[in-house]
Amino acid sequence: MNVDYALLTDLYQITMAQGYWDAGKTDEEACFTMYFRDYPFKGGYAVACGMAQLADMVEQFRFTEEDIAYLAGLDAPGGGRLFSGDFLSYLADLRLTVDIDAVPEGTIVFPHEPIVRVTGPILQCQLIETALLNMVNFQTLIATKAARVCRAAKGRPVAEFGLRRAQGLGGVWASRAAVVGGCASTSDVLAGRLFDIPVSGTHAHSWVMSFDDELEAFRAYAQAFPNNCVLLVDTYDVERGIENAITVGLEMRERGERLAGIRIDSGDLSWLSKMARRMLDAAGLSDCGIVLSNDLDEYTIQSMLDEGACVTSFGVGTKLASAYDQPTLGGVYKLAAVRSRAGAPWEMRLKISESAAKLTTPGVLDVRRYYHADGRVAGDMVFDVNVEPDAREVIVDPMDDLRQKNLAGLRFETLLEPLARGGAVVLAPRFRNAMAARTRAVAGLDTLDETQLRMLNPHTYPVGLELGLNDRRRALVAELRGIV
Ligand SMILES: Nc1ncnc2c1ncn2[C@@H]1O[C@H](COP(=O)(O)OP(=O)(O)OP(=O)(O)O)[C@@H](O)[C@H]1O
Ligand SMILES: O=P(O)(O)OC[C@H]1O[C@H](OP(=O)(O)OP(=O)(O)O)[C@H](O)[C@@H]1O
Ligand SMILES: O=C(O)c1cccnc1
Repeated sequence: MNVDYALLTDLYQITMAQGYWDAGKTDEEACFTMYFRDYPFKGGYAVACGMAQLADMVEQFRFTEEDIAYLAGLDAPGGGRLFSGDFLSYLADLRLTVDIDAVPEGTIVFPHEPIVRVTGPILQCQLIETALLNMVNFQTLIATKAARVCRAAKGRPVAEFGLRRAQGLGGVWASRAAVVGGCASTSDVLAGRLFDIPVSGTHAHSWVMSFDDELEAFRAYAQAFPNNCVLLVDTYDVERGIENAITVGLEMRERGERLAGIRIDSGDLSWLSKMARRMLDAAGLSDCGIVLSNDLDEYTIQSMLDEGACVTSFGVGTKLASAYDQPTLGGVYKLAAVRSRAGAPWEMRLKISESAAKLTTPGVLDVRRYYHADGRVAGDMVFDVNVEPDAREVIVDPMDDLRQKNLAGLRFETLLEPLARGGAVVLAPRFRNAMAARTRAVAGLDTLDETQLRMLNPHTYPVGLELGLNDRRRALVAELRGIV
């Protein structure tokens, strides 16, 4: 999707950019880390998403003539223009040269570990901060919600139906993220075309209401879509609706066609689904599926399946596309190291906070994910790519030094993959493809323990700092606090 990414930012990023430029800091380099601090939805994991759009941004980022004219017209509150002509000429010619490393979409991620790392001229790192956070925060949140919903559905396909209730055009990216998180399809046609993801759908109550009677409406729909016929049975009375659907299903069978399913969208869905199953089976339509929808989320789906609901698939809209019970992931983008120019040694940077959770981690960071012999994840080590990790392979909880875990001898993989080098996207196609990301998410969830996957009070997954990194961070805190 084409977007004016250069202006998709907060004004202060551009004013800081002019400040860096005026101060002669244009070529000074920085390393920023993006991470989040708390598990979304009080769950035990998150599904990373948003990196494909990040790659789009890197490819499309430039200040157009119109952008420059707009910026040139902005007044400073104290009088005069906000931006200088020289700086705007610099912006007009600016092309990104940053390096970006990120976990592939669909990777299972946890609080306090880098998901994206941006390295390069500080001015550029700053200019892309807002859009990067916007993409990764939102899409990771929706992919995570989708994973929770799909997990509750226990393998039954979930179709994403949320565009109408999503937060504006963000809904298009929400549809993609929902598929990355595990949905089988979306009703969102634009997302289907843009992202090459499956689309699916049934029909609305208006279809039935537009005819004089329900049976006539069902017959007309079956006529129009003999190969894609799911009938919505709850416009007037569910039991009568099922009877009418059965009539049409039997007529379709006579013609060598098949009624694919019925959809129930109101009332006590599990009770009605059991009634529907009995009626369909008794009529010999045991191959007719049952789709349930209406304000569903992971909790209602789990409860209905616990009750023995007879359901083939779910349609989930509002609560998925709007991440109903948590409006944002809260991911941050923090300066972690600086150097005077490319190739010079990095100096660590850290933001002090009274709260341990808000103390940042300095360095050029990556993550090692360690696995038990049976394939289950054991713990994640945040380390500095420029310093050999301590051979003991112990991780230290960034919030509590006393909590440590020894990962020595376990197999590990490194999580961040190159996304851009020198401003050019180098992300392999398999890392930009939504369906490949979906496969990665499903496989990643399989490596988690039941205790991390459950909805109520899941275990906290061990994410810790490499021993040397922890020591350097402590020393820097002491130095900044004037203790040494
Ligand atoms: N068996 C069930 N267990 C738990 N929740 C359910 C069950 N069946 C339905 N629900 C939920 O209960 C709510 C019922 O919605 P509501 O009270 O608006 O009734 P409705 O029949 O859907 O009305 P409308 O026809 O206006 O859509 C929905 O949020 C639905 O997801
Ligand atoms: O409930 P959701 O999870 O958001 O799923 C999407 C909903 O959108 C449609 O109806 P809509 O709500 O537009 O109208 P209706 O329920 O009055 O038919 C559909 O019938 C679902 O109920
Ligand atoms: O195709 C459907 O059944 C559908 C699509 C969007 C919203 N509600 C239902």
